[in-house]
Amino acid sequence: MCGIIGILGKSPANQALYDGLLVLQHRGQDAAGILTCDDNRIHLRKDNGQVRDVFQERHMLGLKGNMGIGHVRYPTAGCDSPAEAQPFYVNSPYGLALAHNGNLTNADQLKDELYREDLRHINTDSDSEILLNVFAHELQAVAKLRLAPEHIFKAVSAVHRRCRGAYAVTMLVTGFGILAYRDPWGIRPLVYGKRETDQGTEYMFASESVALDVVGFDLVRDVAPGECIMVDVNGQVHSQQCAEKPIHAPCIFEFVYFARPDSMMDGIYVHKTRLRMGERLAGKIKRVWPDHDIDVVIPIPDTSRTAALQMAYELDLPYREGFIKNRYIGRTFIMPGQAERKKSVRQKLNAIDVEFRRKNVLLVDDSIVRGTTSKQIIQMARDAGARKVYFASAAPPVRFPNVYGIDMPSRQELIGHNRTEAQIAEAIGADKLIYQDLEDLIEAAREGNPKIQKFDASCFNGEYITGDVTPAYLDRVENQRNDSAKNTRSGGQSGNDLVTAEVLTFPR
Ligand SMILES: O=P(O)(O)OC[C@H]1O[C@H](OP(=O)(O)OP(=O)(O)O)[C@H](O)[C@@H]1O
Ligand SMILES: NC(=O)CC[C@H](N)C(=O)O
Ligand SMILES: [Mg+2]
Repeated sequence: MCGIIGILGKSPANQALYDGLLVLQHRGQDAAGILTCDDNRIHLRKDNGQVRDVFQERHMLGLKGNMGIGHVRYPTAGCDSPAEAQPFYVNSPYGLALAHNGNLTNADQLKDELYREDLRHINTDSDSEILLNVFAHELQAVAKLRLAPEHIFKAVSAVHRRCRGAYAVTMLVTGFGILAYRDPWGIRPLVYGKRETDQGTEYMFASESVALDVVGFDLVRDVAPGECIMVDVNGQVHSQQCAEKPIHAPCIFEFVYFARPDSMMDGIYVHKTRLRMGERLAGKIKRVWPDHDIDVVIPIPDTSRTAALQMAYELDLPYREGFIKNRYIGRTFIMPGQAERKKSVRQKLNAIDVEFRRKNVLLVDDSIVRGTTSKQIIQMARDAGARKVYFASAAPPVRFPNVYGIDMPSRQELIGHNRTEAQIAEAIGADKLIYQDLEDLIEAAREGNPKIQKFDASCFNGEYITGDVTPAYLDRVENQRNDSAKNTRSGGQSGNDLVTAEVLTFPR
């Protein structure tokens, strides 16, 4: 998952872009970048690292201009080289930059087409560089010296025709404006907001509404699946549905884990969805295990807290924060390698033994993916003196890879793959394991916006919403992106210290 942002303001956008990225850090911890544009130059700073490490004062001072886009990266394609940090930039036509959240499922085919038919060179293994070049080629095909919104919309329509998979995108067109669009399924989230200032209205796009809140913008609405919204440098807003048959099917895992609870996405409050997940999971325990002997409910911080609290309430049991989280360690699941993930669980969480001693504890997590967290946490609970350790997951078993922007490409690495629930319980060492049912998870989210008929729940049910994900494709991705393959592929050129490029200004 990555975080993306775009701002067109009436004063320098650099600080607001930085502040917005900082709040989207939970979506990507590997690399960060900001690209801004003043009258006729773009300025770019990107590198591996978290937002606070990548941007120093001298970079911020160099990021001039009232409009810009930004990105925090959690790689799902290519490698972790700083050369694949975003935003990406191409100078033709006009000067275009792109920040992408998601993952293309036909990247190989597109790369080939770009090379053979469009005569474009792709310099990294990133699917986002491919996406930018498809857009650039399509804009080149329709554009005139004087660029107009209809040209942009035609290019986005062509992107929808050519690209498959998930893409929520913010882009900057030099001297012209910023734009945002989503794939026709709206798999990844993207919101649009504005704020009034003495100098006039300012506009912002972001992966999650929490970024708008923190930077001081009001949420206007979500970018619709397939839609493109663009704001030109004169502050005119243009929007158009660019997909022929958009079908709204947002990723359910955003609600389970990725998004911040204080975000609204696709009309659904993430916090309330997690409360409902807790409510439904408690309902299941009452149904299937009415004579349970749980003494206390303990969340595994951070993400499961909301669901665990509601579960305890529904089960009429005490809720205790039995694990303390080191606030200086980031999210474990989105770390690149298994060794690092394993080590970080122990560095991150420690048990308060009095909450465990001689008790039957119900540990609650939002999900069990590789089992890295649950296995270690259950052992920690036992070491702290728990009598019985039960485990509840607010999401169903993750049994299938995700190909839409979550880096879980390898079936073999998923603890739920080819295991029954009893076998998973044994593998993680739990005395009992209770999973949320998929229908309950979907209903917990849908209750927030009943207009949404479908969610992409492929990692739970193996049904890939874009219809193009074949077993052969899954095999290929698994071979390319399992943890050991990734270890052999990292590297590449270093990131950009501040780059400033003079680009053509065109009449407007
Ligand atoms: O089964 P696993 O492969 O361990 O993955 C699942 C765990 O990873 C995530 O936590 P993470 O530490 O990333 O973030 P959090 O602090 O937001 O819960 C998630 O909340 C689960 O705890
Ligand atoms: N998680 C994401 O959204 C990743 C975006 C893009 N596929 C990359 O790897 O950089
Ligand atoms: Mg967690």
